[in-house]
Amino acid sequence: MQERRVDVAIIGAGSAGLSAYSAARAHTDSIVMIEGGPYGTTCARVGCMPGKLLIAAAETAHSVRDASAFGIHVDGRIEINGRDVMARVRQERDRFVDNVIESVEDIDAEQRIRGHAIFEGPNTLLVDDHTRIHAERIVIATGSSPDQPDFLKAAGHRLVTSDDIFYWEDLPESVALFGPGVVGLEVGQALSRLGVRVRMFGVDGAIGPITDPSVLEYADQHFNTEFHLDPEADTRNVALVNDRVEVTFVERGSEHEVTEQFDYLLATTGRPPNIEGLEIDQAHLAMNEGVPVFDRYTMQCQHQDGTPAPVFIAGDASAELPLLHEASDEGRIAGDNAGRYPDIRASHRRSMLLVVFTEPQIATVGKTWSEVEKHHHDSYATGEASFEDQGRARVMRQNHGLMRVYGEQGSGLFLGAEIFGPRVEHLAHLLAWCHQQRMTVTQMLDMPFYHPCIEEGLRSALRDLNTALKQGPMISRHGMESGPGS
Ligand SMILES: Cc1cc2nc3c(=O)[nH]c(=O)nc-3n(C[C@H](O)[C@H](O)[C@H](O)COP(=O)(O)OP(=O)(O)OC[C@H]3O[C@@H](n4cnc5c(N)ncnc54)[C@H](O)[C@@H]3O)c2cc1C
Ligand SMILES: NC(=O)c1ccc[n+]([C@@H]2O[C@H](COP(=O)([O-])OP(=O)(O)OC[C@H]3O[C@@H](n4cnc5c(N)ncnc54)[C@H](O)[C@@H]3O)[C@@H](O)[C@H]2O)c1
Repeated sequence: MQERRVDVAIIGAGSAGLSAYSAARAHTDSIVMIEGGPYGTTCARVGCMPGKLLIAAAETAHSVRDASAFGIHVDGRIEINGRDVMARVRQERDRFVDNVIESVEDIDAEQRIRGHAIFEGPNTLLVDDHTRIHAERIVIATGSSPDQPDFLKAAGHRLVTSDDIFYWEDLPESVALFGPGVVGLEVGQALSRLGVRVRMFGVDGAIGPITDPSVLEYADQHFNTEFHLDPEADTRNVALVNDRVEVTFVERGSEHEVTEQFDYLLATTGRPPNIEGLEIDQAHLAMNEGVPVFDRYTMQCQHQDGTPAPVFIAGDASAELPLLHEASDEGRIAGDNAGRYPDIRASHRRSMLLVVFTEPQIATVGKTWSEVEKHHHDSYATGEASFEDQGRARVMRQNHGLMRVYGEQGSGLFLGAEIFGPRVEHLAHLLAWCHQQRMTVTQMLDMPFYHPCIEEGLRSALRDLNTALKQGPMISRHGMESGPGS
């Protein structure tokens, strides 16, 4: 057994771990980063990047199918070659992974250890059975893994998760997808647009990150024009029959029990943090729902008696906001503090921004509707705009969606937004920047809006909100002063 003594040990070489490494290195060379799986990060290998590559293929197929509505007729049958689609996804994904691996290999070999780390004591880690590390400070950046609920395990070897599908060589004929969350919606819609028969089963009525009941209802109806989605499914049985997955469920809106067969059961029912396999008890940390208690401005964990511990947490492992930019930020904060310990610094956190790359896209910015309801209760107002008659959205034949924006009564501060609409990733950035700048709705309306752009839909929603906040005049619904369709 090799024994090592270091100032800082980082568990996990994903996006959070790599960011922690760079920040800690500014303070010390006595550092190790431990990786138990393949290098390359979840984001590049089986997350953000292959997900968006699959979506890009699906959007192309969708545009070709829709072309005749613009008078552009593509002769003959549209053929989607699953092998070619998946070959491009894997090839481009491998490029992204190689870039990450190159940057990992730039790190001094002495500072990298391969193997699965567990806590042996508050300051001691055991890596497989080959290395014991005595670390003054530890950063937990172990990420998360796909959940596999027990009742889905009846699908046997036909049960797959998002960790598997980006290695597929071909597209299947059909998929039963459980969990219409962020991963489920992105992957499920993409597969459906690529010609795979998809049926999505949810629980409790949830669809992606949407909490606003009006947006939720709109999204539910809209997605159901494209594929089967039951966000509150009554699933009676899952079985493996003749090497196919058989799902028995009650058809939505009826008492009718149906049994359907699929090639695969895709479980996208969430991603619990990778804490369980760490023997975290040995670290004697205060825990809350299976995750160490931590301060989100310093990413520092606590001892069981509430005193600060020389342990930090970052990325999906913290189970706070499992998003790439948050993993990088948390890694930087955790690594910096682990490096400078005990001189801990609190760091600024950005406004919440989440984009789901479906079509229409879903975005939540700042506070969600349910957070506004909870924290501002009867001291907030809502503005709304539909994309159905919005000029640019109609031009592109993407005029579906609803935007709801929230503001604080009295101060007129912009609080947040939930949006289901065309290409709203850009608009969501604008809103997040306004939110972080603590702008009022009036100040936001003083900003330029170009014509004809999707952002004009935002202006309508903000005007509606300003009226509801009693900070602006009633808006004229069909006024032409800002150009047609704005
Ligand atoms: C399909 C999909 C699509 C996504 N799309 C987006 C998107 O579009 N935008 C976005 O912002 N986010 C997206 N995400 C989320 C984003 O990928 C994650 O938030 C981010 O990658 C988390 O980074 P991390 O460093 O916390 O975890 P990881 O990158 O998973 O790193 C954790 C590392 O720790 C290692 N590890 C775990 N336990 C141990 C141990 N005991 N010892 C040693 N090593 C260990 C693991 O092997 C892993 O390499 C997506 C996720 C998925 C699954
Ligand atoms: N575009 C992006 O930024 C992006 C893309 C993918 C993932 N991510 C991140 O990854 C995280 C994890 O994504 P996820 O989709 O795995 O989790 P999620 O929490 O977003 O969704 C899980 C869904 O599964 C449902 N569910 C739970 N148990 C179920 C069951 N037994 N049957 C049917 N449905 C069930 C839940 O109601 C929920 O809708 C997200 O929270 C997100 O932060 C981000």
